Amino acid sequence: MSPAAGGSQVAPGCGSEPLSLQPAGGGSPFRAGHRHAGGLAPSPSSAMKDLSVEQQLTVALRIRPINEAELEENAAIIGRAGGSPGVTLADPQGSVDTSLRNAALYDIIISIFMKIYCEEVYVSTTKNLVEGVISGYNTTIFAYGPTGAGKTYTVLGTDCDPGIYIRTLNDLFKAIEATSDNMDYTVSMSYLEIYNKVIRDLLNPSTGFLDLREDARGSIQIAGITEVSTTNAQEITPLLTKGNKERTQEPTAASKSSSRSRAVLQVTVKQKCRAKNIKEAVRVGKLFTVDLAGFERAPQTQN
Ligand SMILES: Nc1ncnc2c1ncn2[C@@H]1O[C@H](COP(=O)(O)OP(=O)(O)OP(=O)(O)O)[C@@H](O)[C@H]1O
Repeated sequence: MSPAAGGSQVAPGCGSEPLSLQPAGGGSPFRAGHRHAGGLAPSPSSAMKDLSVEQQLTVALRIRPINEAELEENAAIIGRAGGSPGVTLADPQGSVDTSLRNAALYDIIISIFMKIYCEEVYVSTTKNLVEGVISGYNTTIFAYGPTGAGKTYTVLGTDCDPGIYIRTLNDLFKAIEATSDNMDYTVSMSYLEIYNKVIRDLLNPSTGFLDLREDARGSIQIAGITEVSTTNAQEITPLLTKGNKERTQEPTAASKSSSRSRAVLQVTVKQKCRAKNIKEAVRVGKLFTVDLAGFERAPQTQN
């Protein structure tokens, strides 16, 4: 079976016939969800009104193209499109063996076999969450899948085709600009990794391991984490690329440069209405994007 790619939440998979983008009401992996951050109740935006209880968690599957090494090993793509939308994993030899078949359902399937740009992944899974964040909702997007599936590729992207991190920040700043006549915003971000139960600051790794502390209001804070205030996504790009290189990597039998940590980008948006007669608290929305460590069977990675 060839591995596949990660996203919001993007999960592993593979297939043998082109699957088109299929929104639907299904079941499992690329997860994205909203939760109100507490405090002042946000006024539901049009995006949020559409967010029914069932849609609070969306699972999408992104399948990356087969790579050269896999081709050399005569790896076969065994995932096939099937139903609702779903993916069926078939016997690569084509023989009928029902014990090798396994079907999974997803909310969205992002295909595959042809080049699919991160933009398409972003638009179909994450773009509609941005409005909620500036209305005071918390949102989490996480990428999971086996090593080499394309989790980091999906969140970080490339210079020519930025991933979810940068595209989300771009849209966040556009949405802020559109309402900045009435509102004051501050946006800050931190980027950390969790590896072997310890936290490291990817924007300033020299600070060593960071502690979790509870503040006076009972919220859990990471003591000493770097918080960068920002006004545009462009200045963040080099920080994320540099921070990503600081991640703990370990060669495994499955990948020479496997990320063994979870990387978490946290973007905090504080919003305050300028109108003098409105006695409002500050609204705070947080966006977490999590690039999980590769999960795979231990015999495959041999570590
Ligand atoms: N959709 C894609 N199109 C083209 N290349 C891809 C795609 N997804 C991943 N790749 C390539 O596959 C390789 C592995 O991708 P990536 O590092 O993102 O995997 P990963 O799931 O984060 O792995 P790990 O868990 O080991 O860190 C990289 O060389 C990446 O450029």
